[in-house]
Amino acid sequence: MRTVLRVENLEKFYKNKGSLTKAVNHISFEVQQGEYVGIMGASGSGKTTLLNCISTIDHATAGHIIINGKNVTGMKERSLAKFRREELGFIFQDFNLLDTLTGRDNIALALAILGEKPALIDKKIDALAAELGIKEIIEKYPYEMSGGQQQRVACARAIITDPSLILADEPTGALDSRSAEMLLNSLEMLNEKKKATILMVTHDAFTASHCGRILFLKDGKIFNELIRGDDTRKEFFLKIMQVVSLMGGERNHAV
Ligand SMILES: Nc1ncnc2c1ncn2[C@@H]1O[C@H](COP(=O)(O)OP(=O)(O)OP(=O)(O)O)[C@@H](O)[C@H]1O
Repeated sequence: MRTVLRVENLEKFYKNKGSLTKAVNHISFEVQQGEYVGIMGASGSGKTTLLNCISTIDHATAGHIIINGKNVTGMKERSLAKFRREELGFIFQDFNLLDTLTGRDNIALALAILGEKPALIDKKIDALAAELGIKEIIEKYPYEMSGGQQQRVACARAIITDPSLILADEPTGALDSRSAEMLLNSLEMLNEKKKATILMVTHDAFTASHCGRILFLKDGKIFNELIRGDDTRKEFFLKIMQVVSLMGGERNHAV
C-alpha cells in the first residue's frame, strides 16, 4: 500500500501574552491510500489545528507533513496554492459553495482551474452526479438546495479533480440526521468505489463509525487509536463510545 500522508513530529504552538498553547504537540501518524480515517477529540484538543496544518492553510511550528511524497512544510505560498488545487479536496462544515454559481459550475470550476478540456468537464460531472444522486439538483444555485444537497455537491467538487487526499472538517456538523446519513453514504461511496483517501474531523461518534480507523486527540497528542477491522458499523460505534466516555464524554448521536 502507498502512504498518502505522513505526519512526523508535528507541533503547532500559539504564543499569547506570555502563555503558550501546545495545540498540536508531537503528533506522528500515517494514512495509506484508500483509507478513511477519522480524527476525534474533545473541544480544544487540536483537531482543527491539525487538519489546518495538513491542509496547508496553517503553518506548523515544527515537524513535517508529507503528502503524496511532497514535503509541504517547506513549500512557499505560490507552490502551496498549486499543491492544494492538484492534490487536495476539501469538504467544510458550512459547505463553502460559491453562491453565484450553480452546483454544476461550482464543481466545474475546480476542473477548469486545472485546465481540463470543457467537453470533458460536463461528461465527468454528469457521471459523478449520477453516482452521488445529485443529477436533479446540480443546475440549481446553492440557496435553492437543502444543506444535505449542498454538502453532496461539495463532495463532488472535492473528488472531481481526483485528489490524493480529501480533508473533511465536521462535514455532518450542520446537517440533520437524515442528511448526515446520506452524506456519509456518499463519502463511503467515494472511499469504496473511487478509492478516495479521506481524513475527517468529527465530534460525532455515529459519523466516526463510518471510518476504518479513528485517531483520538487529547491535549494536542494522540491519546488512542481504534481500527474497525471486521466490526460492523454498530460494533465500531460502541467501541468509539467507550473511548469517548473514557476521554470525558462528548456530544452523541443515536445508532
Ligand atoms: N489562533 C489561535 N491562537 C491561540 N490559540 C489557538 C488558536 N487557534 C487554536 N488555539 C488553541 O489551540 C487549541 C486547539 O484548538 P483547535 O481549534 O485545534 O481544537 P479543536 O479540537 O478543533 O476544537 P473544536 O472541536 O472546539 O473545534 C485550543 O486550546 C485553542 O484555544
